[in-house]
Amino acid sequence: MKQLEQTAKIRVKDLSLFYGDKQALFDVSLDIQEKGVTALIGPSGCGKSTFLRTLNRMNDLIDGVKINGNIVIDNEDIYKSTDVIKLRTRVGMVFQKPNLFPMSIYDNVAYGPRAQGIKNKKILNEVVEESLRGAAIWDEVKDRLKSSALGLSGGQQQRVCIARAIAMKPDVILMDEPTSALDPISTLKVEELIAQLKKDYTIVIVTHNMQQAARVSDKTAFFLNGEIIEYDVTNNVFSNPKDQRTEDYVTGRFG
Ligand SMILES: Nc1ncnc2c1ncn2[C@@H]1O[C@H](COP(=O)(O)OP(=O)(O)OP(=O)(O)O)[C@@H](O)[C@H]1O
Repeated sequence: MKQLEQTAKIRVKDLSLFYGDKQALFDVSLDIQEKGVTALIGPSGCGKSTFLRTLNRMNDLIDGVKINGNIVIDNEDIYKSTDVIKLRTRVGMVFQKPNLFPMSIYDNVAYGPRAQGIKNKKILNEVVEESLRGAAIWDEVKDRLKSSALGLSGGQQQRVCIARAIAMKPDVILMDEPTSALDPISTLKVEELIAQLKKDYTIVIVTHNMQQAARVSDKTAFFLNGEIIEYDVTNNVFSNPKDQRTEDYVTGRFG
């Protein structure tokens, strides 16, 4: 436990979330390690996406949401500090479906840095190249940076979304089922990319695909009905679960 405490990037303590009267998360506590992949698994509706969205306060955008408990990132309680824009710069997000803007590949990746006030062409060129390289898509798009991003395949678009997140120089990247809309080859590419990115970023990924959780993550949290039932090193969760409900889920008995 000591080592876990030393390397925790995100500490969640007694987190409960309500959508109006409906409680979706119940006293969730977990520490998320720095620079690695933490997978959130569990059946539909168990609160995985809700939990993920609390980590960069995306739920603030939904009316009637009430949150109790603490989330501390780098020793800062993110619900006490008010600079949500800064938080979302540090904690980037990639969604289930690629959500690129109807503009060029270049402009999509440069969008965030420009919004932060970077106007210098040379610096923007560098950020765009670095981010696309970081997302393992540079070679595929370097000759068509000025073409519409929407002309790329779904898998390429998702990697450009990851480049767009990287361009903001975050520490944490949240991924909400990032491959569920992709074909198997694109999925593999995104999984290989996640394996690269985890050296530099703290990644939290929601996935329905248990093989994917087993392949890409270092630690796994199993959610059920808004609670964390088990949280451990991924291999233990899949090969030697402590809770019967985890075992039933990972062996496909429900879900
Ligand atoms: N905007 C919302 N307003 C009201 N209830 C919501 C809202 N979003 C989610 N919920 C409810 O909160 C609970 C948790 O939903 P959530 O989407 O977090 O689960 P999930 O585990 O991510 O599910 P899935 O795997 O199907 O995406 C569900 O009962 C859901 O209906």
